Amino acid sequence: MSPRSPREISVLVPPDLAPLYPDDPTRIGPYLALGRLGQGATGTVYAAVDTSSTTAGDRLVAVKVLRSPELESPDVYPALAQRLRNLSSVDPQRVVAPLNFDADANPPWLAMPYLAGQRLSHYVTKRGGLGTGKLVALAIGLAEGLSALHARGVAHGSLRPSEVLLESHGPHIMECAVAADSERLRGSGATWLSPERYRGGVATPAADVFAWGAVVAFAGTGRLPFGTGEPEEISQRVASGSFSLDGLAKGLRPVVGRALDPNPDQRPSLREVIGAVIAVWQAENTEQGAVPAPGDREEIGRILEREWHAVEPAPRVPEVIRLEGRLSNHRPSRALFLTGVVAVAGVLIGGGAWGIAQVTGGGTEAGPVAEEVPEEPEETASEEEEDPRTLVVRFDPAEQEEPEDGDGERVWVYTPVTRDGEIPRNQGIPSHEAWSEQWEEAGEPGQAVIRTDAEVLCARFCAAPEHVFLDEEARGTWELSGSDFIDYLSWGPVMIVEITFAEDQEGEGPREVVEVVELFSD
Ligand SMILES: Nc1ncnc2c1ncn2[C@@H]1O[C@H](COP(=O)(O)OP(=O)(O)OP(=O)(O)O)[C@@H](O)[C@H]1O
Repeated sequence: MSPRSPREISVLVPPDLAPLYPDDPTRIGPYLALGRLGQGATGTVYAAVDTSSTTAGDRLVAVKVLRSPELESPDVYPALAQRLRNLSSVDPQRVVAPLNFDADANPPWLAMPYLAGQRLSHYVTKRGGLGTGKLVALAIGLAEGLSALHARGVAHGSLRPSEVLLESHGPHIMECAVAADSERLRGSGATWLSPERYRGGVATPAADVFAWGAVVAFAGTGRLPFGTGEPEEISQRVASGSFSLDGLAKGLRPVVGRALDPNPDQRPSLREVIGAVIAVWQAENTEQGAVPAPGDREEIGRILEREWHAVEPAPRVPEVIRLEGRLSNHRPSRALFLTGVVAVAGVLIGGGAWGIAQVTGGGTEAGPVAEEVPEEPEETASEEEEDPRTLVVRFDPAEQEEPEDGDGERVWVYTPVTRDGEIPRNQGIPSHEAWSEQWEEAGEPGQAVIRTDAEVLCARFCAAPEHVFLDEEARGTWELSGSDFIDYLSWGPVMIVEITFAEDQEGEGPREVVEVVELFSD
């Protein structure tokens, strides 16, 4: 039943993912770069695929290739490696911690979870200061994140509103792999730099507390606490403690004011900050005679749960990536990538066709690991015949057999398909015809049972939840259950989906499907 077609996997990508530049790496360590998420002062961040992940939703990672003035001297590399090691062990609840890194690669890189949030800087600039509840949640979330960093011996050193990502479950502090040199931050970042940092001091927990105060003041008022002007003027106001907290929620003013003290010794510890913010919230929210507050951690969780009204994550759309050659589900991806057996074909859905095309075109590789890895051995017949765990298939309601009466599980007929040709690179969302014409059969029909609790990611065919507006330009991806999908299979349109079979199936009978990702519907 296994088709001898190229291995294809799907990955959910942001619809507006920017293409790779011609000189960009196409492989970064074990990851396959798809497009650019952006460029910062310490490197370029790429959207990349972790092919070892078995769920489409988790396959997308953000990989940052580090390039910054701080890394010009070879002497700094041991410290970079140590910092990355420390960061990797930070509690990732509120901090974007590396999943993987290679500090010895040239250039070094780190991979992190892809986060589809909004930057605090954008959010406040567009919508003004946050309301008190959300501001308290932000203040406590950031303090918790900094605390997690400090617990692992890492001072962030460059916290500012653009380093804070608002996600559906709370704020996240962006990665800080390179300990920023204060000289680099002075220009645009004077507001967030404590006086001692501005004078050239190293990153410290007390300087992070200062930055916390400045970020919370900005988030609460929509204004810069030390006013506007040239960096030099701002830094003078910082050094003399001339800030304005007008408009900030009254309860927060004392702790934010103390955090902005020019003297690091006078600033509160994060523990005090957390205690003070919890007290502000409790004063507003705890009824007379209520049970005393539980420990900080639980209370922080409660505040975020109550006050953090989800910042809607940006939608993502599925793309299919074709990997020539066999790719197993454990992690041989490093060898696979480095021996050049990977070729990536076009994109089906969303505006990222050029990203994949760049990958296919071959680019440079970040990291010197290629030579170290031996050629992948030729596939043996038995390996090739092994059933893949994921398949791209077509479900056609017209081909389904009527269910027999009785309680047996319904069996669904599918046909493995592969793409024939590439979508025209029109830099936009491809037309319906362009999608529909590209599929051809790639194997014998098969039968599967779809588990009612299967995870189903839909982009188009399923009815949108009420808050999701769907049209050709604004596609969304959301989750349904296997039961909902089964319902669509009975009467819906022809669908092309990636299915993932169960690993833990017991007994005989058709294979069970545990994940479905929609790629196309007619
Ligand atoms: N984990 C991630 N998930 C999704 N997008 C990310 C992730 N990390 C960074 N990005 C995106 O990549 C871009 C560059 O990020 P980066 O953190 O390098 O920028 P920066 O904060 O301006 O610079 P730096 O931290 O180097 O001073 C940003 O637009 C950001 O949205």
